[in-house]
Amino acid sequence: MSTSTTLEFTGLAKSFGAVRAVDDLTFTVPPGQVTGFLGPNGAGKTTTLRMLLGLVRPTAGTATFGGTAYHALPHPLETVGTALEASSFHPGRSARNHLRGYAIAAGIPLRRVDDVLAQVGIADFADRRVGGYSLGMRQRLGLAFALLGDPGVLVLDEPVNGLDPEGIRWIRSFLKQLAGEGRTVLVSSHLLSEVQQSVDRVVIISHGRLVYEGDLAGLESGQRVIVDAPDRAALDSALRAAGATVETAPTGSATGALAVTGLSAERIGSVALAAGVALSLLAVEQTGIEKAFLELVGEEGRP
Ligand SMILES: Nc1ncnc2c1ncn2[C@@H]1O[C@H](COP(=O)(O)OP(=O)(O)OP(=O)(O)O)[C@@H](O)[C@H]1O
Repeated sequence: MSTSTTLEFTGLAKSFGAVRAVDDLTFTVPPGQVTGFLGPNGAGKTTTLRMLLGLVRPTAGTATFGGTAYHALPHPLETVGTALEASSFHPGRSARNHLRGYAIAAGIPLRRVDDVLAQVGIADFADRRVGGYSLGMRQRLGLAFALLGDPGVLVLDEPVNGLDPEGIRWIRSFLKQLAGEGRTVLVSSHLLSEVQQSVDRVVIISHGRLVYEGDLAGLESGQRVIVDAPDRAALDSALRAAGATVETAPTGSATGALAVTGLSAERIGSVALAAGVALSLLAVEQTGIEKAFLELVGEEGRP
């Protein structure tokens, strides 16, 4: 395996005519972790990955492997393994034939072919035509191709697509294992829920721009309690006196109600009782990572 590499995206931009597909993106992807690259369809993920891999020329900025552009890598397949599309294999050839062809072209020892086929769990099907493979098996073959050169960096576009629950569990632990070996693993998805359990860090983009970079814990917003009373003013002052932060709940059926942070629902109940205020509403608001994600990326992230 080549030495661990940090992916560096600096001021990266790409316009297709009037469309700014990627707009001044700056972020890094460290080794030894699985990083999720998230954003709704059309956010610019694929274009960003294609610029990293030298398939699309940036309008501005750079995307490098520890400072080296893809086209300047001496042994690309041994530096970065990629699986951008599951369907790009010739249906008439077997998995083993495909991988042997790539290995020979890249000067990689042929024994690696059997190693990677076993690693991704398709060794028993290696001599069957790829045309008969399920989407999940093609995903595994894509991953086998990515691993062929034993690269220190893996860049996978939507690798969970088409996998059954067992396959999803498998790929989650497999990606963690690869990162645990010191590799840099970047996995794109348009669904946070799909990668939430397998990533250590996330980079989130929307409309080609960075909206969040960091760990999942930092993404999660705090809990709020929505509360109301016929005598709303009395409730408001009692809660503030008890140390709560009180705002007006923004939308929905509870419009005008109070959104409280800093006090538990139980404590709010006793503060109201002590102040002699009867409550008409007391609800813990469902906040969480998925909600924070949707707020960051906007409406187009909704299914
Ligand atoms: N070759 C191209 N010519 C013109 N517009 C393009 C081209 N490639 C991408 N785009 C546009 O750039 C924007 C970003 O597309 P991109 O495929 O990078 O998004 P994405 O986040 O990968 O989405 P998806 O998850 O659907 O693949 C979209 O508006 C898309 O229509």
